[in-house]
Amino acid sequence: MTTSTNGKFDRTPLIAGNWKMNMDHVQGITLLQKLAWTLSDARHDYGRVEVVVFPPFTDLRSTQTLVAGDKLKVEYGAQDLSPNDSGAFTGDISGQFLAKLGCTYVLVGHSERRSVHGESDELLNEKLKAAYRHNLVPILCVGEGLEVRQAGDHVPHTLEQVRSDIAGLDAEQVSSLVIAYEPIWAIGTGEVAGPDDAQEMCAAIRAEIADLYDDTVAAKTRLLYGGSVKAANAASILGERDVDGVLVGGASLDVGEFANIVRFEQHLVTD
Ligand SMILES: O=C[C@H](O)COP(=O)(O)O
Repeated sequence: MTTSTNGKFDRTPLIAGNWKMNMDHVQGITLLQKLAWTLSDARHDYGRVEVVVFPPFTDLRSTQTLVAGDKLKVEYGAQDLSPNDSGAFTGDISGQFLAKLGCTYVLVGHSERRSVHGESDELLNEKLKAAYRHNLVPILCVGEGLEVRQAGDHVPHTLEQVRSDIAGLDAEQVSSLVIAYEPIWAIGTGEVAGPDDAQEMCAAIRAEIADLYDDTVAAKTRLLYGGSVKAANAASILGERDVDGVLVGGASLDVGEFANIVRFEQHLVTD
């Protein structure tokens, strides 16, 4: 599929909604149904802009039933997975189970997993490998905190995360990988990194992948921005050359707002 965003790349824009620990399965189904209706009314072309939601684990079976029953084109994924496939890992969720629930994607290394749950780059590397074992497409989240940003070390810091997390993945895996740059200081704070900041980091990540693999791989890996994305700022961020999508938290819980982010092309300024 060819992106229509800037006509330069063969990467389909991806708009992802991370519900975090919000929406029980009844609320989640209502939200998803309304989103699908809203996008259907707007004649949204899912081949042109891909739409994915990340409900809590407990919503996934209901999500699967709704998506299959109503033949929805919205995709869904999980917010985390275990590095292990089965066994005595109380509370963990196997990628095998997520695949069985029809998940396409899985988030790996969200900053809230890294900070609240202390997940290390070594663990995240194992989680990425687990995702690929079960044909799940990982969305790897990376990004710096405020102190690192203020010290001007955001680029080397984030590239080090990328290098550590993807170590040992092959070119085919990295070609399908999605990486979300989410500066921690912009998550849920209303502080959005500017389009230039998003472009700077996405360009640096793409260059790093080209160095580690090659230009062909780097041209395929999709790079997202996340952090206080709203309908009002999505188009300018998504207009940047190396930004292929957005990972949306709070605004994904508001159907109208999220649908307007999905329909960002309506707000793009064309030359
Ligand atoms: O996963 C989403 C990010 O954490 C961004 O969240 P936010 O849009 O509420 O800032």
